[in-house]
Amino acid sequence: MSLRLEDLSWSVDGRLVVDGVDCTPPTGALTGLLGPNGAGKSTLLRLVAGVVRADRGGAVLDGEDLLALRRRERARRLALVEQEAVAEVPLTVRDAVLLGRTPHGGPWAGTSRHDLEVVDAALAEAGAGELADRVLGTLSGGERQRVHVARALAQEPRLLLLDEPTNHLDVHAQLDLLHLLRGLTQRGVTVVAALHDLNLAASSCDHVVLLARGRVVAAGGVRDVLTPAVLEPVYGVRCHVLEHPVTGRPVLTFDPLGGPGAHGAVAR
Ligand SMILES: Nc1ncnc2c1ncn2[C@@H]1O[C@H](COP(=O)(O)OP(=O)(O)OP(=O)(O)O)[C@@H](O)[C@H]1O
Repeated sequence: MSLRLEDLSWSVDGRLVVDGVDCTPPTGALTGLLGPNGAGKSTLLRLVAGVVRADRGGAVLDGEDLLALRRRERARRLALVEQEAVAEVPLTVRDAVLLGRTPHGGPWAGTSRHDLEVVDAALAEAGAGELADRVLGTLSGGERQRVHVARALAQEPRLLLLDEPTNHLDVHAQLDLLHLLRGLTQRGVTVVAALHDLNLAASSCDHVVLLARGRVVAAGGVRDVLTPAVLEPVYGVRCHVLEHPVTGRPVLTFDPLGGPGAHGAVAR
């Protein structure tokens, strides 16, 4: 049983933004979705979440075609934390996270004691417990990000998709979030996160999928994909791979194509 993306494709204005993506992020693992700006990472996550309707292809979770499910059924299986999600209504943090329980209630169901327990646990787990009574719109970017993660946790998804979840987070909060995501994988949740920070991916991910121009360029373990031969042509930079002195995981350094100290724009 796993997540399988099959030939997922989407185009706009005659341009293929996501172009026949096939990949299988492992179950109960943290997969980093990587690629340069405009590679199609956000769009791919939105396609899998059914926010954008794919022109072609499917996303199969544990044998079920996610895209064929009704929205509410899909929301019981997966949660998406979007980039820069903004609050348009003056909700408190607790109410915003409570929205994550909506797919689990019946049409006339009110808020149950269980819902409130799940919400409190999600807030605590996301490090947002102290924000519970604040108004969402008054939070800082990093605080808001934690609340969006808490809302996704309250959904109790089997598949968690996150678009640049470390945006706005300081280094401590980034590590906390990665720790949280890894904890979820140990409970069997499949997590796919679009990440720009290749070192964060190298230190935290079990699996990575590298996109460029809407296509999968490479997919596999961090040691197989995060190599100069793979990264340099995709990002147009020089890359060196070192070894972390404690974990033994790859640590990447980057230079302009002309080498350290070279000035000017990086060619793409
Ligand atoms: N609704 C849309 N209309 C027109 N172009 C779009 C639309 N959605 C996405 N695109 C284009 O598709 C390409 C991929 O966008 P997407 O946001 O998926 O990339 P990304 O890899 O997430 O980029 P970034 O790392 O910069 O966030 C971009 O060139 C973007 O401008």
